[in-house]
Amino acid sequence: MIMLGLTGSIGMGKSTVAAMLRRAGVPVFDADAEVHRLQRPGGEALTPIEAAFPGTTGPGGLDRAKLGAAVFGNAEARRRLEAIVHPMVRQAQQAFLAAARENRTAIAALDIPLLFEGGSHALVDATIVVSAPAHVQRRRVLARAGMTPEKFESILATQMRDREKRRRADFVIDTGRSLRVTRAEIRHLVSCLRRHGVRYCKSCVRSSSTPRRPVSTRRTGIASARSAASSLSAASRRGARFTRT
Ligand SMILES: CC(C)(COP(=O)(O)OP(=O)(O)OC[C@H]1O[C@@H](n2cnc3c(N)ncnc32)[C@H](O)[C@@H]1O)[C@@H](O)C(=O)NCCC(=O)NCCS
Ligand SMILES: Nc1ncnc2c1ncn2[C@@H]1O[C@H](COP(=O)(O)OP(=O)(O)OP(=O)(O)O)[C@@H](O)[C@H]1O
Repeated sequence: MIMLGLTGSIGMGKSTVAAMLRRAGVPVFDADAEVHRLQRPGGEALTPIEAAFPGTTGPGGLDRAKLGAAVFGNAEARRRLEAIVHPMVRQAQQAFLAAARENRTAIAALDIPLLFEGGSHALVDATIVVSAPAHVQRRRVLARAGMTPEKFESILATQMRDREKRRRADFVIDTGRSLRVTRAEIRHLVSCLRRHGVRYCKSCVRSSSTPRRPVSTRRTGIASARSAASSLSAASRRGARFTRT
């Protein structure tokens, strides 16, 4: 089984690309969704969270805004919360991987916001980083209900820089372009991995002649005007090309 690690900073498009991977037949473990599940009314994380952060839970489950205000911007508090939640997430992740192996899944993916920060990149065969220009990221995140510039900045400050994530990535997916282009790029990547395996696809990236332009202007190996069907066959003819920064 090929195991992929999908990551990217806030608002870069992890969930959107995860949905594209699923549509391409790749089961995806969503760490953020698991966190939310653990924090729902009746969720396993609520009791230890209430003990560590009194007044942040109630009959409706977790007061996300209150806990967020307590931990984003306070590294010690954030680490205390992570020490409660992350082991539970890892357990669910193990169960997902065991099921994927049992089902003889060819490719599976872990969507983990803190993939590099938490060391889970060591578990996977290849890492995918979703990335868009900073102004696009900011616009997307500030459009969310309940988000403020201060909260955005404090979350961003807790995460590894986008530039560093891109540097570490095996595959960089530029989500600053249209959904259609990104979808085609994901299909190419999955198709390359299915046909040729991880080593070949990684070596395609390394040998790519795609110019390494800034994220905002570079083309990431998929011609935007091409239809998904024809780009797929073109990709299999020449081997898909993806950028690595
Ligand atoms: C503090 C909480 C309750 C705030 O909830 P809220 O609904 O306001 O934010 P949400 O969960 O949607 O996350 C917003 C953004 O922050 C990122 N984020 C969440 N936790 C962290 C963290 N510990 N470090 C860095 N980024 C984080 C998310 O990936 C997302 O990009 C929640 O984020 C939480 O429980 N975080 C701890 C668990 C965690 O580490 N999750 C991320 C990796 S599994
Ligand atoms: N080419 C693209 N690829 C991915 N997302 C895109 C693209 N173009 C626009 N978007 C939009 O950007 C937003 C990305 O949000 P998404 O929830 O996927 O990010 P995320 O990285 O999972 O965020 P978070 O870190 O907060 O969980 C979505 O509203 C999506 O529709």
